[in-house]
Amino acid sequence: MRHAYVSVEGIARRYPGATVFEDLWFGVNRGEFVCVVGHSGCGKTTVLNILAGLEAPSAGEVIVDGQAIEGPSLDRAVIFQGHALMPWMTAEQNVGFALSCRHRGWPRARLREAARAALVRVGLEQAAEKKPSQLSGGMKQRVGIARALAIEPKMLLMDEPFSALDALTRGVLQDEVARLVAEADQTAFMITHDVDEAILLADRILLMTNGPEARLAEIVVNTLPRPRQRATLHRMPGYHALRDHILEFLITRSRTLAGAPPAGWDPRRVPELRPADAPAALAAP
Ligand SMILES: Nc1ncnc2c1ncn2[C@@H]1O[C@H](COP(=O)(O)OP(=O)(O)OP(=O)(O)O)[C@@H](O)[C@H]1O
Repeated sequence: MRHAYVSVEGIARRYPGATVFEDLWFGVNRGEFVCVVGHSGCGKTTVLNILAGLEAPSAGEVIVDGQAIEGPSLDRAVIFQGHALMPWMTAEQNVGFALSCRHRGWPRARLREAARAALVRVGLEQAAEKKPSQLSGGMKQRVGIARALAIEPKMLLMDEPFSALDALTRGVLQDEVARLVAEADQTAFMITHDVDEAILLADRILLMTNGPEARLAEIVVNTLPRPRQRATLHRMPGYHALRDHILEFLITRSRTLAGAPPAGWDPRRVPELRPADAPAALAAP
């Protein structure tokens, strides 16, 4: 944990009369994709906002690449559920604007070229001159993804980025994010309610108990090999064991484990489990 690229060290969020979570510890390694899963209200968005520097924790701190977070930064790009594009700018200008904030000295031609290249990577070269109102929800979210990746952040933060999209578009974008994040070796942290999305994308999945006073109860290591694809995910050995484990947590243990921690609980040493390895272990002689 001490050597993690992103180190979340004992953060808490308290409101008068209500503690959302307390003493939360976890790390994210460089190039790792971490998803957080938990029921509504356990504090997932609060954790993401703290990682983004949009909110300060009531206690504890977050270290990214050796530096404590003190506010928002282009080093940590956020993709929200709504795409948050500037409506008066074209797709290319939206990406170009972010790039101009990152690279203050770049001439206009270089910004345009880099913005185009970012849009090509998400398959939007035809839509570069369109404004957000002329784009579908999926295309707008793609611009958001292009914009976030173009600035090459130290960490990509995603708060249910696909939840407002139809199932087909969501699936296509999940596969694309998997590809783009792998190509860029991007460190990523994502909130999702979709268990298959977490299994497709994550190296590790953080399971949080129900709030108030939510806890990080377990870390599930996703040992399914990469590359993974949505269409074939369910046929990978270990997939069902992994999925059942997470669903069982959401249905039962997120509730039964909520509240006071068990005796001897150490929030710095949350158990890491590898449920997808179980079939291999059973098959061993
Ligand atoms: N001003 C406030 N006073 C008291 N409690 C608050 C305040 N603002 C937020 N909360 C509580 O903080 C908790 C965490 O909210 P957060 O949005 O982080 O949860 P979440 O897990 O992301 O939920 P969802 O999945 O619904 O987005 C909620 O239970 C909410 O009621």
